[in-house]
Amino acid sequence: MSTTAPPSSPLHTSHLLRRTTLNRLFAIIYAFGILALINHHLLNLRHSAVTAIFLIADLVLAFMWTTTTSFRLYPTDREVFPENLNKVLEEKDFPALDIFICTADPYKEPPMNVVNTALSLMAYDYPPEKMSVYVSDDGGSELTLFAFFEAAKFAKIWIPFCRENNIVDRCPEALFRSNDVTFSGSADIKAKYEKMKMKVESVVDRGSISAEYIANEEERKVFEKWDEGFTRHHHPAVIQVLLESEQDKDTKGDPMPNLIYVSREKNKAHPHNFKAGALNTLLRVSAVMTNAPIVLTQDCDMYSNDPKTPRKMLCFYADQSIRHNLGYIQFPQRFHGINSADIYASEYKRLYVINPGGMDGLKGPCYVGSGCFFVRRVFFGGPSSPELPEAHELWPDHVVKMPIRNHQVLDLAHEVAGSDYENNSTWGSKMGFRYGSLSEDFFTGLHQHCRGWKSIFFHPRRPAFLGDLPITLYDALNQNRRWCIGLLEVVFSKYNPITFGSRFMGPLMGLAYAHNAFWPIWSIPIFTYSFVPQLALLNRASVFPEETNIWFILYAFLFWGANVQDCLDFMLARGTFQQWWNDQRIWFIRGLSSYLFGFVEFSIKRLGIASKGFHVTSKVVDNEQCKRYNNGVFEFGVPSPMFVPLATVAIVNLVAFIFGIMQILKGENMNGLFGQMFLSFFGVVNSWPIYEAMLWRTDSGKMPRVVSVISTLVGLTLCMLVLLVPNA
Ligand SMILES: O=c1ccn([C@@H]2O[C@H](COP(=O)(O)OP(=O)(O)O[C@H]3O[C@H](CO)[C@@H](O)[C@H](O)[C@H]3O)[C@@H](O)[C@H]2O)c(=O)[nH]1
Ligand SMILES: [Mn+2]
Repeated sequence: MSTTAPPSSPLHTSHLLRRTTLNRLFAIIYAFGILALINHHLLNLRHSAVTAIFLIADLVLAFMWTTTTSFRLYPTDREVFPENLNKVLEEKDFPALDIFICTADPYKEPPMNVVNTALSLMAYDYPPEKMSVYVSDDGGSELTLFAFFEAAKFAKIWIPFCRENNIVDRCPEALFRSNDVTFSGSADIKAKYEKMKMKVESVVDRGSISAEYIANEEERKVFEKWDEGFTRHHHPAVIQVLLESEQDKDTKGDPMPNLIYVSREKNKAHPHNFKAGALNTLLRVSAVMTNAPIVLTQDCDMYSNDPKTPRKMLCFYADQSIRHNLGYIQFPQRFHGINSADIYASEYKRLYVINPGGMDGLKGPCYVGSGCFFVRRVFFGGPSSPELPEAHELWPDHVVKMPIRNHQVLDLAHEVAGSDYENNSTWGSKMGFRYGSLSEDFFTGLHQHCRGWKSIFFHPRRPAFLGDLPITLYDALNQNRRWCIGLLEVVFSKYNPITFGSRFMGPLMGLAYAHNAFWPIWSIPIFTYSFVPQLALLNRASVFPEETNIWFILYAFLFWGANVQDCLDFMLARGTFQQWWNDQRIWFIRGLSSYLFGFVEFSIKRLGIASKGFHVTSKVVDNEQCKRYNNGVFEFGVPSPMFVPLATVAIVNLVAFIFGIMQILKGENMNGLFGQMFLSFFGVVNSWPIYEAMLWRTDSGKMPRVVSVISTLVGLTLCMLVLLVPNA
């Protein structure tokens, strides 16, 4: 490989965003505001107990504000110039690429979707003989394997079809959905696709593969492994080479990428460590078979939306001047099928787009689990302190000389996919993806940064990948809750981003990681500001300074300053005002539900009481739910305890607001209560979908009666208590 590109034809450039200076100035001013407020609270602490509550809530807000500031001091944007690649690298010298796709459950993650993801990646605009796609099936399902036997055959016509017609949507489902199928031979290929889809779906529906669908002896032999004793939690390793580049050609005679199905051995006696365990198995199996220097990790629902992505990635990888400590290149997770208002803020614009851009100006973004190209070496110690695995075949610089179907290779691959292979090893602690957190992605990236690696964030205009998203509030909150548990596991580990992280990555990176890790503590200010001012209003007790007081202006500045800046950040990242509005609402909703419940579940887990583990998000959609989602209607439906605080807050805010209005109508003196009136009003507007769901909706996505009853009782009791007890 040759050296750095000449400056006249760079491979990539980066620059700080124009708002950087303003951000920094504003940060200084705002910091003084916060200090003044905290000081004010401390001075008033003697006079009232309520002040203590607000002091705690505001300290949390101040801490979280400090962490967000770390994203605002060096916000960076990048550009790449793949057209200049040929000046430094010939195609024949492109590095090999191992692509990992994880799936875990054929019923929550339909095999046809996994196949679509695989096809879109196999059809990358990249030398096929340099690509290997490994599918990890933690569901241990013959249905998924069956789907991949079919996919391997279909790929032989799909890849040349995409290449010849220069198709950009290389995920079949996405291409056919877009109705943009006027290419030569598209009707024929669509028919073949539909045929395969029907076949696979009928097999999945039946739950078994009938003999007539088994094409040959080889297939029959593999499926025999699914005997009586085979369950998803207890079974031998199944590794099946579906396509081998050196042997299999597409219909035009060009080589195919390698395609390998891997279901690691499962045994109840050994922990399998969920997705991180699956990825570590793939790291080893791929090392034995192809050992590419670059590894792309991909969730099964995240298909490729741009065949040029690996070339864009190469623009960074091929730059020798940044190579020595470049650990990974992260593309943002983007999603398809979001409703225009993005009611659940499923886009996670801050998490996936804005904040990583801010970290990119520091040591680089967090790893977010999918759409990330790793340099294989990053899994084996720091840039200058390598950690060598037990077998030399697993070393990142080991060159594989044997074909992947070779017996010796396959035997070793089965061995490294064994359930007890990791016993007494440093896999999951020093090597590979990290264990010990349900947010294995966050933990892994943190660990790599602490070891001295850097990462790069690249956010192309056309999304590199598009994924599915939860379309019910329950699913969305559950996903968020699982993340919270995982994040708290990091906070309470040795790798706390503040105490440990800042030492090894610098204070700003420490704060940036802390921003995510400490998500669950948002609950404290959110609960405080959703209940306390409103209940105090019912008691006619003023908790904020009077409107004519200078301190009131400080409050107003802190409130509006934070919200306006947040909204601007959001809209400058190509969001709309309405999406921002929904985003701030979901922030409240998470604070009242998933953040809190995540914390509770984490604590229970810590006490040694069983926990659910990694609860895979369902990617199957119900038609009615889908319709409501597309119309922007909130989906409650399940009687989840997570909805109780939400509905309770809705009730309390409504009561407080009505009470306030009545006071005004009666001509009572409302001095000093204006702020509280405003917050109740804000609460009511935010709770609108909840009132709808509780009061007049009749569809099956409405608030379950039991939740409505409990919340109304709790809410009204709280209100009565403060109303009845004077100056409570
Ligand atoms: O035991 C398991 C559990 C999950 N998975 C796979 O992990 C991926 C993510 O699971 P999903 O249920 O879709 O979780 P999400 O919350 O949507 O995923 C986000 O959060 C995860 C961490 O909690 C990250 O791993 C993901 O990359 C990130 O997209 C999927 O491909 C699963 O098949 C496994 O392979 N084995
Ligand atoms: Mn997912």
